Amino acid sequence: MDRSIRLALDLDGVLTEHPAPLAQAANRALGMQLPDHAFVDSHGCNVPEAVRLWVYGPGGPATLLDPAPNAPKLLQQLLQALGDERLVIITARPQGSQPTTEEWLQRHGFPPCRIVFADDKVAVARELGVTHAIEDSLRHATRYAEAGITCFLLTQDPAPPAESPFIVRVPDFTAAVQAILRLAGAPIALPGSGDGAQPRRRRIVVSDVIDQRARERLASEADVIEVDGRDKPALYEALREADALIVRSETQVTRELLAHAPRLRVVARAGTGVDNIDLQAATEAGILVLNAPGANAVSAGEHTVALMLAIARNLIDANATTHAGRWERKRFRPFDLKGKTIGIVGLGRVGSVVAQRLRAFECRLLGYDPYITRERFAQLGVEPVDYETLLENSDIVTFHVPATPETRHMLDARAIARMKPGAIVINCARGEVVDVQALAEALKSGHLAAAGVDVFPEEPAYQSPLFGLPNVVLTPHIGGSSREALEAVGEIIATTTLAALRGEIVPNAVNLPAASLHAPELRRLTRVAEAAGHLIAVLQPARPTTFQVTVHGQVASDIAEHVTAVALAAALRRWTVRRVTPVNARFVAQELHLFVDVRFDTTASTVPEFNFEVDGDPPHHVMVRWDHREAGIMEVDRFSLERPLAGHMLITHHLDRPGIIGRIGTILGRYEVNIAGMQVGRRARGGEAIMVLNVDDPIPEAALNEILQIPDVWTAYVVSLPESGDYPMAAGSALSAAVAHTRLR
Ligand SMILES: NC(=O)C1=CN([C@@H]2O[C@H](COP(=O)(O)OP(=O)(O)OC[C@H]3O[C@@H](n4cnc5c(N)ncnc54)[C@H](O)[C@@H]3O)[C@@H](O)[C@H]2O)C=CC1
Ligand SMILES: O=C(O)C(=O)COP(=O)(O)O
Repeated sequence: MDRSIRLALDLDGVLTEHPAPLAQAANRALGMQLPDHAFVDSHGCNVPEAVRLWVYGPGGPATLLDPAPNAPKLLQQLLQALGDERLVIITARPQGSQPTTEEWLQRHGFPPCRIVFADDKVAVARELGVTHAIEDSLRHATRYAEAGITCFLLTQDPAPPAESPFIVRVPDFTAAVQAILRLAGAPIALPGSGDGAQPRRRRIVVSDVIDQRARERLASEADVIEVDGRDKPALYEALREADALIVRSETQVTRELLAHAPRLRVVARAGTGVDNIDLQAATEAGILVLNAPGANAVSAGEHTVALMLAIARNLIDANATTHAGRWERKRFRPFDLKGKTIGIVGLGRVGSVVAQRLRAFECRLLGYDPYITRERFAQLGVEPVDYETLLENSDIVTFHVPATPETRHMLDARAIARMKPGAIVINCARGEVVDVQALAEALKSGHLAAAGVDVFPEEPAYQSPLFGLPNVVLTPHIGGSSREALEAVGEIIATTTLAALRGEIVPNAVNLPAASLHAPELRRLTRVAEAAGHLIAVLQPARPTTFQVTVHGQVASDIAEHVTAVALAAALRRWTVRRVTPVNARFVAQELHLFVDVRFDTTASTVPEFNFEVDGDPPHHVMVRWDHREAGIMEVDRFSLERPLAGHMLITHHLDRPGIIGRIGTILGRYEVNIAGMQVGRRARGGEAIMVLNVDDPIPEAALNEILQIPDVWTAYVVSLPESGDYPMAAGSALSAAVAHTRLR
């Protein structure tokens, strides 16, 4: 347990309910006009001293405040985890309010706890060696942060850009206590969470319409909450407790939205384009973004061809006039697609579907896509050309590129001017790709004959320069909405969202490298990498300056990146209070000036190994060996192990001399800790040795302290890693055989 945390707790708004009733009482009784937040920081809000004395004095409204939910129990847990000498309430209430304050705490069942009255909280905190604080006032939180004290700020407000990394915003006191307990390595069983045995059901917010079967599948494992993504207040409210958010193109997943979703782990785009998601913000927050590329490509491709045919065959007008009883057979002059030159911009999934279908129409196909191979053009029967040639030679130009800064207004007035007179434009990609104003003008002037448009720069589009033009066929972004597409997209998104929430590796992540390894095998490897990252941070509790990974043997770079991200995230979870996942591990490391150094030693012809090393005094090292199927931690601090590390363990570094192991065994026996297995390693007789004891029962703090008192025991660590049974590392596996010769000398 990490006992280096010293915690300062604010009183009002942290241990008490929000202090709005104080301002309201002062307004009523004293005819003042204080805002509700005046007593979040009464001194900082310049509340007159006399009013403060009345509010906090005998019989004053502060005596009537309720405690924050579960606050007495939460304080009790903090005291248990940290010890009473490491916890202090620092309040800016006037010193004179001490008797009423202490009486209030006692009356509400708070355990006894030291309390200091001071407005200059930081000065007191510094004197007491405080490392962490919990506050509801931004002024105090900022001052703590300036003093290098990590402050949990209770607030629902999103963080402004570039806020100090020492301020950690959390929604309530429970969340702050949870974070402190996690940091302290204490068991977390918060009041109100039952006996802790029942895992909380996941909450998935669905903010755009998705396939009914996908919804049912999600509901089988999670609580599904449907909200309209355009109703911001309702969406933000639903997101407060959400683990995953599923969107289509309508919900804008902004940085602001993510700041309202403190638990969010997955944003899944039930479709292809992720331009409505702030990928940078999601990545920084450690949120995995998923999509379902290709699942609606046939739908969008067929819709594209439908728009072309609707224009070529005058379908829209011919249908309307015929319904109206006007027989205008002579008015319409449809044309055939056969023999026309069609320019396809972007030959990815949708562009390819379009090309394949148009070949059946016997069109000449030109294509512009600088990112795909000549072979792919040849396979699709499309002539590769540059963009200008495509514009100048095509009768119809159709866009199938993603919305990026590079593709924005790819079709602008200049590009349109290069097009053949009487040409046609189709846009089923993204509204931003085409300058609609320029397109509308070219249609009006007659330079372009017609356009088919499914997507708009602003959606929903209630107005557009294209509306009302006779030679334009418009649809409301339904290109990807076929029944089949929604079903296929829904299936992928429901399955992979649930899998990602279970911690499994999924193939359709947008902000993690695509893995060249089959998911179950990658999962096995990354579980061990996660254990290695955790172990190295147990060995080295203070954050190091370098995290080095050396990869020996033949390992694909994406696999090395996955392993690094997972191990680094596990270590950072102990080195920082920030929320860290493999998605943001490198970003967080960079922010904390932790240098992540990944090296490859491909010359080694051994079974691949991942060596994790951190600087410190002494530096620490953990090695994972992987035979492309099974993986295990096989070295700690350069001592080889016979068996992979797993389970509850005591690891000691000590001087190899008679009696030490016996004394450790005796102490554990006295505390009724059963030893299930032991591995000892040493380099030379009488030198440094390492011992790994697997135990059946948790090792009490007192036992660990006694062990550390044994002369020549230098360090002792208690760590729990996934049980060996959790790794598919059955005895006699390829790995066990491969490592058998690496026994300790
Ligand atoms: N209307 C609708 O309902 C639907 C629209 N879409 C949109 O269609 C577009 C294409 O989707 P997919 O084919 O699935 O994506 P994709 O990623 O498979 O293909 C996009 C292609 O565009 C190419 N590209 C990128 N930048 C380019 C540039 N500057 N110039 C030329 N080519 C470039 C890429 O190399 C790639 O081959 C996306 O914007 C997507 O959001 C997709 C599905 C449904
Ligand atoms: O998948 C895409 O990129 C699409 O444009 C389809 O969007 P939608 O899911 O229909 O809002």
